[in-house]
Amino acid sequence: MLRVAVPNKGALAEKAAQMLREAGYRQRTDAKDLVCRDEPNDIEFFYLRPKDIATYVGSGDLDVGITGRDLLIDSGAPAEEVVDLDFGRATFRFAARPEDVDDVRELGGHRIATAYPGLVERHLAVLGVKADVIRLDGAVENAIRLGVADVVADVVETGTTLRQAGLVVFGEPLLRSSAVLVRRTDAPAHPQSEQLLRRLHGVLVARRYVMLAYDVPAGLLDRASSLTPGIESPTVSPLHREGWVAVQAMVLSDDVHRIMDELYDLGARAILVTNIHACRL
Ligand SMILES: Nc1ncnc2c1ncn2[C@@H]1O[C@H](COP(=O)(O)OP(=O)(O)OP(=O)(O)O)[C@@H](O)[C@H]1O
Ligand SMILES: O=P(O)(O)OC[C@H]1O[C@H](OP(=O)(O)OP(=O)(O)O)[C@H](O)[C@@H]1O
Ligand SMILES: [Mg+2]
Repeated sequence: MLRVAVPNKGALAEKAAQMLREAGYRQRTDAKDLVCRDEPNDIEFFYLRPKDIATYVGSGDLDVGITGRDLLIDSGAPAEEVVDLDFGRATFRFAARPEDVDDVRELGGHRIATAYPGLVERHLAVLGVKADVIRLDGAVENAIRLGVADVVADVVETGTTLRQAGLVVFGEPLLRSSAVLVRRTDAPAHPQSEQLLRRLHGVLVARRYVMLAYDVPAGLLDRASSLTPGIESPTVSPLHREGWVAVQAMVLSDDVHRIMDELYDLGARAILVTNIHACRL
């Protein structure tokens, strides 16, 4: 039975569970449950603090897990990213009162408060900066107000928390993070883990693509196909109406309106878009 770590609360929890549900797995119905077995799929989910997930996976106690890229790097655990799950996007940044510090070259000798000391210390080593890293559990923005630190290094999504604390980011982001599936480095192949990966990939594709169908005069098929090449190639079927064909192809949902306009201008008609519920490519 595959053992999978899932965030039990916080920014990643609900979206991780939703993605697993879309991939056809059973998920807990009570937020207080810490384990959920899905017998038909031979898989068991353990709900854990996102910060601990890379540690459980790195030690081999759990086979795979969903956590943030920033938390994976912070842990230093022997685990690796398998796939970017395309949610929980955030940057990890330095911030301070602009009159105190506004450049990474000024970091040396300052006190940096963070809940991600592993990530920050590794980054400072790369920059060749010696600073005092102060380990806190959360609400690190308050450390400056309370005189405990001069700089914070923290997750920034909308920037609202920093703005409300009168802090301003500086330098390039240390990292661009998002939710990722992780497994132990050099983990042996496991059939259920390959299945999980294929299903999650199917969800990612189903979320990014739509199915486009249209009718077009056969003489315009080559030009229409170049607008909708699909993944392998578009499906083309004869129409009862002489000289016309029906075409079906997957297109990126971000592009679909531009493509529909171009197909219409070319002479295609009955252009229909449908959502993809699930897929295996
Ligand atoms: N707006 C956000 N705030 C915090 N974390 C976010 C946000 N958006 C995405 N994330 C990601 O979520 C993960 C952190 O999750 P979470 O906030 O649940 O953990 P935590 O801060 O360690 O836990 P807690 O705040 O409950 O003590 C990180 O990977 C982070 O990059
Ligand atoms: O840029 P924003 O959209 O404001 O989001 C980022 C903030 O949210 C997180 O805090 P969280 O709510 O997880 O509390 P914590 O500091 O206790 O972890 C993070 O640590 C930042 O403080
Ligand atoms: Mg948090």
